[in-house]
Parts: sequence; structure tokens; C-alpha cells
Amino acid sequence: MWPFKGKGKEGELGELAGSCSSDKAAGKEAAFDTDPDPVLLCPGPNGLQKVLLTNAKGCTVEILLYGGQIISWKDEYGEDCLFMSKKASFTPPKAIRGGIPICFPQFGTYGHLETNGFAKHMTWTIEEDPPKILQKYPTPKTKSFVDLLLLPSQNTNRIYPYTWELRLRVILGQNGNLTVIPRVRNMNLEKRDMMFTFALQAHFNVSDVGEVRLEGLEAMDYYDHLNNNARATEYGDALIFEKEVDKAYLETPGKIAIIDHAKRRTYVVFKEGLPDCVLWNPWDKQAKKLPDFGDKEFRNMLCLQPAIIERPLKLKPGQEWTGRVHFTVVNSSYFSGPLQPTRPSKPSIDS
Ligand SMILES: O=P(O)(O)OC[C@H]1O[C@H](O)[C@H](O)[C@@H](O)[C@@H]1O
Repeated sequence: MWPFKGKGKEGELGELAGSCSSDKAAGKEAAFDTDPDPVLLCPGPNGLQKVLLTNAKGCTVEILLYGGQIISWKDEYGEDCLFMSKKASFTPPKAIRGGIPICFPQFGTYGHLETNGFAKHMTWTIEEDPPKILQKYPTPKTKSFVDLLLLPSQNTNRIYPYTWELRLRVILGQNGNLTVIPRVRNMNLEKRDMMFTFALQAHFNVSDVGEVRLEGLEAMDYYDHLNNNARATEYGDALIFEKEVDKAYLETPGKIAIIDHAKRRTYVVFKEGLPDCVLWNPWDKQAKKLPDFGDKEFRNMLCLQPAIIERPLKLKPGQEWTGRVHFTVVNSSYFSGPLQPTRPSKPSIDS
């Protein structure tokens, strides 16, 4: 059961209008003496429907039903771990530049569909009672979570003629961690296999991309999108950023860290079922060409995208794929934990 605890009826925006500022919901007002609602549905930017998750510490996650897109993940001090461009357009059918857009059923230009697929241009629904998730991902102890669902439309059927269900569970942990569990099921109506690629385009908020280090992808093979997707490898202790980057790293480890010395924190991303990982930053010249990206904003953004690219996922009729990405923040100026040296486990497929 979806743990909705808003003041209006589920799905009704009217009654909740104006009652959904993050500060208020996070219990930061003096008069707010009860625990904040763990889940609220309310108007977001440009009136788009937004789900606001809040935990007892006052951390928040905001998810738009448009695109099923996480647009904010704030710690208890109100600092956003995710980057959102000041020039982002919240006007459908445009995609929103920042947060965590979802690429499905195609990542980038790896296929004949529109770049990065159509899921991020579609409006998802809240699912109150979703089918069971893999046993290894039990129902969260926290009430701060939501299940979203996207189904095919006439438009998607024309270009991607399969019957599928795309689900997303978004969990804000008691400690402020963010977990995202995407699932795709081939609904079997066509009695044939379906293939897709996928990515969660996580735009991290960093102090200065030129000062951060990234550990976990060094010495991995990648396709260089800036060089005709040529396959290459670089050796070194960690990755640093000095110019435009757009690389799809292949068969990457399950744990990747972005170390931000100036912010005195490290983002650690744990991923399962998403073997590849894309890094993107447009740098100055490309940034100027993007209408929804500020000229200097590339400095404060690093886009790290757990993905399925090299081997598109094939689902037999009735099969379901489940992935999981767990985002954490370590408050320190360096990352001292061991990174997982092994290759990722195979994507989880369940019949
Ligand atoms: O501009 P978008 O469609 O949002 O894509 C933003 C970026 O996403 C991915 O990282 C691709 O590899 C890049 O080539 C692309 O520029």
C-alpha cells in the first residue's frame, strides 16, 4: 500500500496547493511540531504534479510524475545533492535538465528511437499496490517512499510496438540515502522478446567539476561519444575533469565514488543490474549551445549515469528486469572505503 499521508485525497492537487514547500514539510517551521508527512502529492514547478518525500531528519526528495523524474534530493541542511539547471524548462514535452531523468527504452543514440527514449517526456502515475519486487529488495522500513508506473501509449506503440510496464520505486532512507529501483516487464501480449537500453542520468551537484575526483571507473573500457564512439581505455588512479566528457564506461564495478574536496563530501553510488555507466559534462563550449543549461553551470555539475548500453537487455514474454541504484553521501573530504574491484553481477531477470 502506498504510504500516502497528505491532507487531501490521493491524486487531488487542489487541497494541497500551497502546503508543500520543502521547508514546511520538513518540519523546519517553529509551529510545525509533529513529524512531517513522509509522502505528499502537491504542485511542483510550473504546476507539474510532484511527490515530496520527507524523513524525520528533514531530508527531502522531490519526484515529478512528468518523466518519473527525481528533481531534488536534499540533506537535512537543505542542500541539494542533485544539480538542476537554473534554465531548466518544466514545460512538457521538453525534458528537464537536471535531477535524475530516466532513459527508456533507449539510451542516447544507441538505437533508432529518439535520443534517450520517450519515458522522460511522459507522465507517470502513482501505483498504490505494485506487484512484488525481488525478494532481495524487501519493502522499505521507512514510509518515505513511492511507487510510480509508466505504461505504453498509442504514440509509443507506433515506434516501440511492445506491451510493457516500467516501474520506479523511490525511497528516501531514514538516514537520508536515496534508493531507486527501476523495473521493466515484458507483458507478453506480442508473444515475442523485447529489447531495451536504459539509464538513470544522475546530475550531481559539485563545488567545481575541475576539482572533483571520481573513483571506480579508472582503467575501464569505454565508448567515447566525442570520438565516434571509439572504444578506449585510460589508466590512472582516478578520473579528473578538465574538458568536455561524454563516455560510456562498460561492465563497470557496482560502487563508484565522486570525491568533492571543497564540499567536504563524497557521493557514493552503488548499482546493481546496470552494468555500464556514462559520464557527461558539456564543458563551456557545448554548454553555450544548450538552451536549457547556463553558460557556466557545467562547473557545478557532473552527470553519472548507471546504464544498460553495451548489451541491450532482452526480456522474454512475461520476464521482468529489476535494477537498483543506492545513492549515499559521506561527509568527509576524502573517500576511504574500498571500492568493489569485481565486475558487476548480471542484470536480475525474473519470470
Ligand atoms: O541533451 P540530452 O538528450 O539530455 O542528453 C545529455 C547527454 O546525455 C548522455 O550523457 C549522452 O551520452 C550525451 O551525448 C548527451 O549529450
